[in-house]
Amino acid sequence: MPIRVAIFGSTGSIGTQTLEVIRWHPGKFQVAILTAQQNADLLIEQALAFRPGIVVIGAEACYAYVRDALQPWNIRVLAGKTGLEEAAATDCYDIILTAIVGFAGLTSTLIAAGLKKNIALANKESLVVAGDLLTKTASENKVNILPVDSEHSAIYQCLQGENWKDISRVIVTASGGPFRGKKVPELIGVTSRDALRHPNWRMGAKISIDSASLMNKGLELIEARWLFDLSPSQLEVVVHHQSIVHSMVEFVDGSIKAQLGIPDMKLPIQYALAYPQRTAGKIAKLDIMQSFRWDFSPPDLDTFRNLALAKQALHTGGNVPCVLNAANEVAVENFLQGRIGFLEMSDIVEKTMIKIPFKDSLSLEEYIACDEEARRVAGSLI
Ligand SMILES: NC(=O)C1=CN([C@@H]2O[C@H](COP(=O)(O)OP(=O)(O)OC[C@H]3O[C@@H](n4cnc5c(N)ncnc54)[C@H](OP(=O)(O)O)[C@@H]3O)[C@@H](O)[C@H]2O)C=CC1
Ligand SMILES: CC(=O)[C@@H](O)[C@H](O)COP(=O)(O)O
Ligand SMILES: [Mn+2]
Repeated sequence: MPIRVAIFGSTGSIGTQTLEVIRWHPGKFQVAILTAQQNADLLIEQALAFRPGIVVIGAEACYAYVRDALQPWNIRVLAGKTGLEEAAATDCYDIILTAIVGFAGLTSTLIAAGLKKNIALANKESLVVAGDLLTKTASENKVNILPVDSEHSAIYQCLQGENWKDISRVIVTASGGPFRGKKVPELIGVTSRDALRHPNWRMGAKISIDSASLMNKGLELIEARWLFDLSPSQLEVVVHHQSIVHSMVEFVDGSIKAQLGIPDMKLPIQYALAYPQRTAGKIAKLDIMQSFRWDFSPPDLDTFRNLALAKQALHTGGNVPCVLNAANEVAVENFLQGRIGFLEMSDIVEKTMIKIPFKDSLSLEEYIACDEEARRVAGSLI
């Protein structure tokens, strides 16, 4: 029987690469659900190629267009946030690949975990915001959270056959992004076009800006804290601009394991979907003789303040990562629109973190309210 895959966010960078991986393995996977926010044409094209049972279009205004296009093919079309939730709550899939960007991916991920569906998790924001809730729901329902994020896939692969209690440190590698080595005065006038030019990865706009500001690495520390049940002091970031060593785990005896490969997200996507098997795909192999030089250096927290702010959120916990994430989403959107400068993003995140009172042990409804409040505060600072 093929593994039935629900791809939430199928029209994005991760979503389209997931479909490419599925195309490589006819008979092994079957697409059960596809979702998009506003890219109706690509969603229709994907639906006609992969024939899922359900398609969801986030933008209600596109509903009739998608429904009419797919009507002859007996594909159920849903719309809006409620459509996403309804699709996540169906029993037509075995594993959900969460490729929606941002806080918008949280509810469907939680619904899937509550229904005992395995999770191939790309949407790191759902663990950043509500890691306590998501890991608790997953463990109560015996659900595997299989990381798709390249660093976390690397850590997960290093941990195969190991006892997680033997981890002493996890070293998360960072490319440093397009502004690696730059200091504050050189970052004053940079544009979103400059920031979107990632040296090693082609990704969606939001994560590309996060990589440039090192917020991505901060979010990844919080993601790793929850995925691998680590304390904040066990997590470190090292800048490795080649993006060949995807992360490392140091064990209590001092041994360090690393996972290596060329920078290609199709590898961690395929690993998560096929786990616990490994399958041959079409991913280029790393030529170790060509790539013999790998550099490692500490991150510059004075210049890239987002990483320092995310570390603060990691250490404080409670609602602070949710506030950090919401403020960052607002800041990134405004930077992309050209309304604020690159360095102002950290000011907005920091001020929002100061303004919102600390709260612990939140329910989903409280996280949603906290996210809304943090967005309101961050928006008022622009
Ligand atoms: N890209 C990468 O290489 C990596 C990404 N990740 C993580 O994976 C996730 C996806 O990233 P990426 O693929 O780059 O993002 P993209 O922006 O490329 O794609 C986002 C997807 O989510 C949909 N979407 C956007 N907003 C909403 C919303 N409000 N409600 C429902 N759906 C929405 C988009 O639909 P539409 O196209 O219609 O707008 C699209 O399908 C992120 O959390 C990111 O951090 C992690 C590691 C690597
Ligand atoms: C591909 C992936 O996993 C991204 O999260 C990547 O890590 C971004 O690169 P940075 O190391 O520059 O944040
Ligand atoms: Mn990553």
